[in-house]
Amino acid sequence: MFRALFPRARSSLASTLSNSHRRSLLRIAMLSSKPQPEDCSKVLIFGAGNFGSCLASHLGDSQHRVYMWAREEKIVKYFNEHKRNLVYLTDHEFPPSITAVGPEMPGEALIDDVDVLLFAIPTQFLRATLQTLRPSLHLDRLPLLIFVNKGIEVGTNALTLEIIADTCGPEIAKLATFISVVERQPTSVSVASLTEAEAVKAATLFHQPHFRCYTGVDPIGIELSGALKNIYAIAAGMSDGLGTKLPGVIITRGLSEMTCIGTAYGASPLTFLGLAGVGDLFLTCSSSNSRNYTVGYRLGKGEKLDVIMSTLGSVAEGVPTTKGVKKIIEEMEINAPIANAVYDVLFNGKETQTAVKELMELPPSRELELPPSVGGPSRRLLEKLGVEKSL
Ligand SMILES: NC(=O)C1=CN([C@@H]2O[C@H](COP(=O)(O)OP(=O)(O)OC[C@H]3O[C@@H](n4cnc5c(N)ncnc54)[C@H](O)[C@@H]3O)[C@@H](O)[C@H]2O)C=CC1
Ligand SMILES: O=C(CO)COP(=O)(O)O
Repeated sequence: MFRALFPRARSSLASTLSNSHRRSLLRIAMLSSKPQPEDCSKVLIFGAGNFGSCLASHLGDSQHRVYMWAREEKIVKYFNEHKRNLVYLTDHEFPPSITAVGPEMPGEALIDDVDVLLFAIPTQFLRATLQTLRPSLHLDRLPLLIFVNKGIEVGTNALTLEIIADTCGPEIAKLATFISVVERQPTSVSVASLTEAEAVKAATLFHQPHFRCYTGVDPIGIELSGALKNIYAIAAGMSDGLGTKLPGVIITRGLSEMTCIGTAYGASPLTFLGLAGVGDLFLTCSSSNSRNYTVGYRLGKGEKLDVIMSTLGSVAEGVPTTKGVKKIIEEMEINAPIANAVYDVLFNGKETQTAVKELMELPPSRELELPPSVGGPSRRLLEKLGVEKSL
């Protein structure tokens, strides 16, 4: 939980915008979600899992009015009676400003009433959720749209930006904001959108002295960072589970692979040096609380993937994402031996020990060499959105 280590205070982010922020606010003034209230926003969070609950608690503590949608009726009922989540963060008492809603999808009346829609559900379920919500989303009164899921859709290899474009159209996708939370207690987050003013609004909503927000305009890089680092967290867990302990190697080589994949895709290589890149990679690869690290660790200890997945009790996005990334790596002919090794262990039955041994036995190669920023996938995605410039 994002415990307040500093006195509560309203963010002054909006009033301390840099000149470049101000310029981009003017540039995109034509396309925008509805204006956000100065103080208390109404936020509807989709997903009452670990992260949806965490964010609900943070926003509820920050004096916003929060609705948290859950698919399970028993979670909704129990939450509204006890201000506790029956399944996730069960020890935590939530602030009274949060109301659970569901299990039916919220109707147009609630969607119209709130200022922010925040999606905290696993990537594989986002398309169906957005399809259901689409008739209630109207460009002339669109709430601020925030997405925190991290992953790549299996089957289509789509990033979330593309899933939004497919289901809700390019105009709505251009307004989407992506948030990647890195440290916890105190917390630092990256907030990015193609429409920077939307990122600034989202940062203003979340920003607190114990919850620092940094904005950016490379949502594709932020999305790829968040999705890819989970693969390297699985690798780090695997090597620790085996007892080979290669954290420095996996983090630095993982960062190099992530940056190569991202650059070839068309993201900015600098994004991978930020909080959502190396920051989150370091955190996830070295945390036994990470579900992705835990999947790797248990594989390293000899457990089978199906047993691990059925007992984890929560999503490990790195597993489906490894499948999606494999296709992307092959299409772009990127050298990503760690991601390939994780794929072979997860889906080709390769022993973890063999995978680590083979990685160590690879011939010498240049340590750092970025591929040309051809940017095919990113260019296609931006074209779909009607954005001409590359990032
Ligand atoms: N941006 C960030 O910094 C972080 C992002 N995440 C991401 O947030 C997403 C959710 O993670 P957690 O809450 O930790 O997962 P979780 O496993 O704790 O909870 C998953 C939630 O999704 C819901 N769900 C399951 N199936 C669904 C379906 N078919 N349709 C709609 N909802 C469904 C569950 O009821 C539950 O509320 C993941 O993509 C994860 O990678 C998680 C932590 C930090
Ligand atoms: O993506 C996530 C946080 O960045 C959630 O995954 P972990 O549980 O592996 O940390």
